[in-house]
Amino acid sequence: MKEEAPEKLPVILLTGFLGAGKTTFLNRLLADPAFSGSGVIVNEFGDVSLDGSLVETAAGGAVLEMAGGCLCCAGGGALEQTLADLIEAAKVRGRPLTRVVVETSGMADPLPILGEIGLSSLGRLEAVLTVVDLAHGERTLAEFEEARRQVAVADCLLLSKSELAGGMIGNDLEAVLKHLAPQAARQSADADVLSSVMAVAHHSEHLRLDVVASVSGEAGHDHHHHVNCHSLHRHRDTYATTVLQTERPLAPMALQGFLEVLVGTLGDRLLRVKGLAHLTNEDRPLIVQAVQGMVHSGEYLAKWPAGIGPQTALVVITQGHRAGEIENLFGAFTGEIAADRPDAAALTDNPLAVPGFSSF
Ligand SMILES: Nc1nc2c(ncn2[C@@H]2O[C@H](COP(=O)(O)OP(=O)(O)OP(=O)(O)O)[C@@H](O)[C@H]2O)c(=O)[nH]1
Repeated sequence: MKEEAPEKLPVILLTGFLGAGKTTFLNRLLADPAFSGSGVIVNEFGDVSLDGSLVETAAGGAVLEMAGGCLCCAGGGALEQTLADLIEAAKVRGRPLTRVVVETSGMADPLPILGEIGLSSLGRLEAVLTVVDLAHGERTLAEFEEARRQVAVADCLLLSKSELAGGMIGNDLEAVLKHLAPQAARQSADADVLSSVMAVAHHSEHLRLDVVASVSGEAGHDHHHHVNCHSLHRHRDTYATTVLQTERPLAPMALQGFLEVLVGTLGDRLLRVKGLAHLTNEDRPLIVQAVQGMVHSGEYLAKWPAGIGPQTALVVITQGHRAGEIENLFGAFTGEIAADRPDAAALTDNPLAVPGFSSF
């Protein structure tokens, strides 16, 4: 007798630009009983992945990180292999998965990822949820093609940071969202609407891909097979990721000073800071977050994540970067000695004292 093919797992693609609020929403989703049993795949650009530590798996689901590369550029079955590993790990633990949530990196082009899901023998696309940050969305959508594609493929737009935007969607942002995703449902990312998000997120994939084709001016046929990252393969040219690490505990003022100078000096070129900090006055790790010019007040994790000893590890994502500048600035505040490094007091008076920083 012929064996029945196993049923494919529903896959939710959770996307949105850098710092939009994907992980924040994901944690809310996983805390909802309707999503217990979900497995999670998180993908970050760059060699250090911190999202795995920030995703709370209260529901007991499995989390797998895909660091060291962008899911949309990885191709070649990388997502399928990760899905297989996740499913297997859940089986071994005796808790088979009911669905999988894939959180993309903030700069991901969603099209190749949708292509991989479309070809998967393990998963089937259930919905695309795109987080739109109302505080920064207008600039982000104006400047970044990745952000426009993320919105264009959405079944549901999850609107975050509404309180930072005075509770309103600006006229320009509204016009762009209408143009890019006229058919997408909309929900507030912080309302208690998780089940209804799923109820509204069921537009046809063909419709979604046609919309993307019209937005990005690509041929509108068979995207599953033809779209890959090359049309947007500029991550390495456009964005730079700097990883800052030290095991020396930081004085809270030093960290604050570093972030202030970084934000003040880089201005619009600073896209994201994310990481954990080991402060002199705390045993727990501080979560450090900045999105564009906005430093979010820090919360603490209860304890250091497995495999990460007390240390400060920050990922800084910028538009353009000249090697050494951000490292030098960090070194000046953390007291790492180097011949051409100014001290923190001089920097706070004059941040442009970092060699080369003024012309960044
Ligand atoms: N005020 C406010 N802050 C928010 C909201 N949603 C997220 N944040 C904050 O925004 C920052 C970034 O949120 P994340 O959930 O880490 O964003 P992300 O999209 O996962 O970030 P990347 O994975 O780096 O792209 C954090 O400091 C969050 O606490 C919101 O609705 N309101």
